[in-house]
Amino acid sequence: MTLGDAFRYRPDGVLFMTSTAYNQIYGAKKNNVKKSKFYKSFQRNKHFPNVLTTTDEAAHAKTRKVLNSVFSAETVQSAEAFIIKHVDRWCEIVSEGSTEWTEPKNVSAQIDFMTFDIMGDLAFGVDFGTQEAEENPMKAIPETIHGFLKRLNTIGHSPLLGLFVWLKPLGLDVLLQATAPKSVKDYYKFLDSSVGERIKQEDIIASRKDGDSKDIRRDLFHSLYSSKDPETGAPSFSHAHLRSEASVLVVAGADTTAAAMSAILFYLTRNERAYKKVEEEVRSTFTSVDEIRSGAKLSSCRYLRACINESQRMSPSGLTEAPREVLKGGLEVDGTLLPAGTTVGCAAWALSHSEEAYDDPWVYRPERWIVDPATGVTTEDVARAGSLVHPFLIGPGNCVGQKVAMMELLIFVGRVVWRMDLKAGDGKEETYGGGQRNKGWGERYRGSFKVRDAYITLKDGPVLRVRERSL
Ligand code: HEM
Repeated sequence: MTLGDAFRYRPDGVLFMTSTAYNQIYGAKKNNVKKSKFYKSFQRNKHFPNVLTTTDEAAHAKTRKVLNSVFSAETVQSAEAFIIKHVDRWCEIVSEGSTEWTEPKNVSAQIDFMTFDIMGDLAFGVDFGTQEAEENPMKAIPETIHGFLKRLNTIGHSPLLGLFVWLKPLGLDVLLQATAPKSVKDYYKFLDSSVGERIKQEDIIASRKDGDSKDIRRDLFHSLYSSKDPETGAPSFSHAHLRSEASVLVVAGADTTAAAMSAILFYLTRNERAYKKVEEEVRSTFTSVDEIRSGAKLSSCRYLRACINESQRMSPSGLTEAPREVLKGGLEVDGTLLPAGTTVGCAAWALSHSEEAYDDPWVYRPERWIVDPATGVTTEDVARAGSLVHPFLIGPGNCVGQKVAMMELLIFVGRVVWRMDLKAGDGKEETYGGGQRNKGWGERYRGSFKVRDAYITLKDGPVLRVRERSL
């Protein structure tokens, strides 16, 4: 360990490196913390609150309750058809429909397009169509979101954060909106018109006297629109709030999942033994690609799940320290009482590379997630490994979309491995996206997929050669 179990990362903030601290900060419902003002920097303006950016605990709890019910088993299941549509399209585009090996290609941007298109379908009922080759202004959006969040993340970690957040409602928001790059303005315009259109359709269907609603898309947007306050029976969200919640789902759901998918493909194509095992598991479990959908068979693929866990351990897609602010009365973390106002958090990447918990943290070894007398991995080993890896966070602010995310990851890896053969590009391309010897600590290991924190997770690669499987 380089910096010890607790590290002061800003004058008023401490990061912790233990599983007890993790539970004390995020775990309990009443843990005397709230989201820090870092989150406020992401809010478009005061008229667009949403579950991710609000720092008001009561407002968060209220919205979160609604979102928990929006992400019901039924809604999650309704996401499947959209996920399959975009994953299959990704396979066709990347393999070029050929059983010959393609030239090496960096699949990173195409993965970004796919997850963005999935979220467009789920959150707005619109296929953004960014996977397709044609010119499309929406194609600039994933990159625009990355640039935008990179800037906000820097402000969020700077001494100017307090001033920035204070100035936002006093005119800074208006200025930021007016001086935003054209692509950001286009994106907002697009969001506003898509949501407006969708609200209109929902309003028409809701006002039908015969109650006929069979032509409605039963997706996340529909669930958000239809949710009602249990006490008053009124809609849970105003139109502005609806727009804000739908758009945060796109930001929260697209890049995280894309980073996870890129990481898995990197690790599988650089670790032949793991790749052969997962390929054997998927190809022997299913008799056709159409069977690869959520359900008992996919859940039975435990090596596939272990591959996902292991790549989330090595290259987490939730890299943020998820800063929380200690409330009046203080918070005891690992035996130290922290005063009100202290910013606290846990750094995901450092936790999952702990040499105390993982003897070989730089080695991609999915077996560490499976209890098996043959490999000597015990229940205690798996529990210890899991105690420091929480890709979706824990507690009241954890990821509300995690079931959708896991469905996306399982279907994506399952279908890709079933339909295609993959290998790393040759020479320099073999390690593209990985660490480099001449870099600093933590970035040197070539077998590790490099991820960067910009609140969302940034990545580049991997470079792959692919071909359609010959059946
Ligand atoms: C592999 C994919 C994903 C990972 C690793 C992930 C991880 C996370 C993490 C770590 C948080 C907490 C962030 C914080 O407090 O700062 C979070 C929150 C959130 N996630 Fe995800 N996420 C993923 C996919 C998704 C998807 C697909 C959706 C939507 C369909 C989604 C929606 C959200 C929302 C709305 C929140 C805010 C929850 C709250 O504040 O109560 N995420 N996610």
